[in-house]
Amino acid sequence: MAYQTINPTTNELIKTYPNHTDADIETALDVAHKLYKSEWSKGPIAPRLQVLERLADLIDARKEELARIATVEMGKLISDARDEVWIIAEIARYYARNAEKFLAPSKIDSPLGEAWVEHHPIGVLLAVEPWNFPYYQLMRVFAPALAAGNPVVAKHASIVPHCASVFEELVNEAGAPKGAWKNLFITSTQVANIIADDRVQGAAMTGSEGAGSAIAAQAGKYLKKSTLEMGGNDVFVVLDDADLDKAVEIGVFSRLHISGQECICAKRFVLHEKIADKFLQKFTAGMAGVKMGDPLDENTRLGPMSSAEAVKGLSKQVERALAHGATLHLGGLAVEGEGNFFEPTILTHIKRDNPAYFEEFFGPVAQVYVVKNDDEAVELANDSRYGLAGAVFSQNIERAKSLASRIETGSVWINTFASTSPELPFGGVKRSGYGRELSELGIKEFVNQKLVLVAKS
Ligand SMILES: NC(=O)C1=CN([C@@H]2O[C@H](COP(=O)(O)OP(=O)(O)OC[C@H]3O[C@@H](n4cnc5c(N)ncnc54)[C@H](OP(=O)(O)O)[C@@H]3O)[C@@H](O)[C@H]2O)C=CC1
Ligand SMILES: CCCCCC(=O)O
Repeated sequence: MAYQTINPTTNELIKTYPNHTDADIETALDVAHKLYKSEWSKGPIAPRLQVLERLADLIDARKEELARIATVEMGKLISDARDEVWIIAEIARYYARNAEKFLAPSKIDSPLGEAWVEHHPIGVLLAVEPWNFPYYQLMRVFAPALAAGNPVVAKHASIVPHCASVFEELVNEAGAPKGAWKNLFITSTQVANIIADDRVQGAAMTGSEGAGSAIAAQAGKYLKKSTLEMGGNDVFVVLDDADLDKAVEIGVFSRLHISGQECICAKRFVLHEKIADKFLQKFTAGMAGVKMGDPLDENTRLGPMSSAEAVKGLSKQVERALAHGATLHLGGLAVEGEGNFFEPTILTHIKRDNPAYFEEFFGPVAQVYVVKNDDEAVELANDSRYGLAGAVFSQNIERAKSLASRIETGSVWINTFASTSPELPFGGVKRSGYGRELSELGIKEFVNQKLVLVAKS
């Protein structure tokens, strides 16, 4: 797999990056493992947290440059790219200011004696990350790992090598020692070999089910801890007492965020029958009215998809859905000409025997379903092999909370779109993966939570 920067707005090949060799990998693992064995990893946390503070400041200082690199490399709106640069600095600061508290020994009342749990690093981790949030996906692994003392070797997606390179540059400039974070332009086979290496103790992966399954299988074979964040087919439930205009505005934003290439964006719109027609009318107007174009233009609201392959895959998915009886309510086609653009699309009347019913559309394609009541909404939400996130709109908060508790996902957001913040755990269930990133939960995924007990004398 070649590591290349291809501008998805123009399809221009900007740069090809050389792959790393097996010898490069050996060096990276040797340096990282020696760092893990050093005082840096096992000693006081303060020096590691100072690196995170400096990293956040460096990111702030280069915000516009970093945002532009992401937009040119994977096509997200420049405003979304700025948001991403902002949040990775916030993640770094969050762990810089909270990790010591999270990792402090926690006492346990025991009749056997004085007991407590200590939190120790476990060793070198592997991160395998996707292109849709090219900095955020890296920082979500790096910040807690650095705070805990776990060095990381990282394989980023092959279409965002510039983002991968500049992230490593920032980490080094922030004063992280060699081995704390090493980006590797490598193949899937080399990833498998790294997981098998005795110096590697865990793997964090975000991406597709296929890749996640391969990585989890290899990690399982070698008894390494892993966390997976994979696809989602999140519901956007609009109940009959929802604020419709608010739900429409947020629904259009969520479905089209990152050109629909976000695992937690709204994908299955589940509408109470009493408001379905009215919502669909407004939603259709909203989707049809967005300005599609150059993601560097501040007025653009829908940019290109990440690659020509992604557009081809989405086109085939829509064709298959229609061939199995879905109704094309809006859009449905790739935009002819330069760049990887796909029309805002709405599919309705998707029956359960249509493959689309169970599929995630990783692009600007909304599926619309109509239900009679709350129970049907929950039943449809849970009739999925995924379980990442979801949203519920109702002006009766107790009613919305009841649905939220019954929906089988890693998170449910009431009267807003699913998103992320450093203090909130991120992850899912079923085929959306396992484990949590961010928050106090995230930093404890790859630490040895060690019990120490002093027997009563
Ligand atoms: N949860 C999330 O945030 C995301 C989920 N996805 C899901 O993935 C689907 C496809 O997106 P895509 O980018 O192709 O996702 P992939 O899973 O193919 O890519 C994610 C990362 O995994 C790597 N990878 C792929 N296959 C393997 C393998 N067998 N062993 C080791 N590493 C591997 C990729 O490398 P390389 O780039 O070199 O192939 C990339 O670094 C989307 O439709 C969506 O469902 C995608 C992006 C984000
Ligand atoms: C908002 C951040 C989301 C990152 C993972 C995803 O695509 O859902």
